[in-house]
Amino acid sequence: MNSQYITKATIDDGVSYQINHPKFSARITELGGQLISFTPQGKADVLWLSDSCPLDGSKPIRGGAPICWPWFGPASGLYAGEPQHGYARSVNWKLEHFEESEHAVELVLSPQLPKTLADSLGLSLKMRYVFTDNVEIELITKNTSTTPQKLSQAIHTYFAVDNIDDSQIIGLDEISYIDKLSHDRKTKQNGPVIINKHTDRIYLTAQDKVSLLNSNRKLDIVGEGHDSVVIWNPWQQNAKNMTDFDDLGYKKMVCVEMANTQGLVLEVNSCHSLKQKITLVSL
Ligand SMILES: O=P(O)(O)OC[C@H]1O[C@@H](O)[C@H](O)[C@@H](O)[C@@H]1O
Repeated sequence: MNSQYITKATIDDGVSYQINHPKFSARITELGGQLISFTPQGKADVLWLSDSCPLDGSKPIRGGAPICWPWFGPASGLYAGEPQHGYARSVNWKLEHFEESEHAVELVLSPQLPKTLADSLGLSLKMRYVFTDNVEIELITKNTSTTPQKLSQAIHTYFAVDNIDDSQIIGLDEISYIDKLSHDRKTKQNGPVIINKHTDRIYLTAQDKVSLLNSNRKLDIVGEGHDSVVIWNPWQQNAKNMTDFDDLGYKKMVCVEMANTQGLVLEVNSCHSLKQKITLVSL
């Protein structure tokens, strides 16, 4: 392709866009249009990727920033029985457009959903990545049908940490969350979020910024257009039970997801933008 920084290549049996830029390097897979690596120049990768997960398209990629769309969690209603977290992470995405300069690289991709499926959903989706020494991921959904459409979604980012025992998430103090592991009981957060067991929580907030601190770095995670922040770590036994999750991977990651889980409705012809911006702030 005619780019100074982007190359398209087959790596590990899957097609990826590799971006090598003076300010960062990044990799986006065709499967899921998924960012699986983002490394600001001279720093360690901000994202976690399971070594046990194939990248050949046989299953969604476990790591990086998968997209849950047009629903988050198990499918229900008309779509009962369809894949958990929707279709976006299981189809190939097409690179529609890119722009690049010595300061930044921007890419726009769209999922290649079968036409009958896209028509029945009544929604279209585009993703925009803007990279500099930070990365902004934007999901833009449009209602292409003639009736209002309900939607849920998440940017399901797996963040790398040196050691989960030394990590904490700040910015969610006093916020109510649904504990999915406790019959959806509503609880209020008290202080920073510490992960020391299986954790699966939906914080009911449009709070714009949370930070992930671990031994040697701080990441600011800024959202826009969300109504929830989801925190997930499968912990030891569940990691073992998942064939695509490294047994000890739970010590090296935590998912912090900007999401809409509370019944977002898109009016006819209108668009919704969900963003997650990730900035590495070294301590
Ligand atoms: O295994 P999956 O489908 O990628 O989902 C992983 C997790 O994703 C989280 O966002 C959900 O809250 C969890 O309930 C779920 O287990």
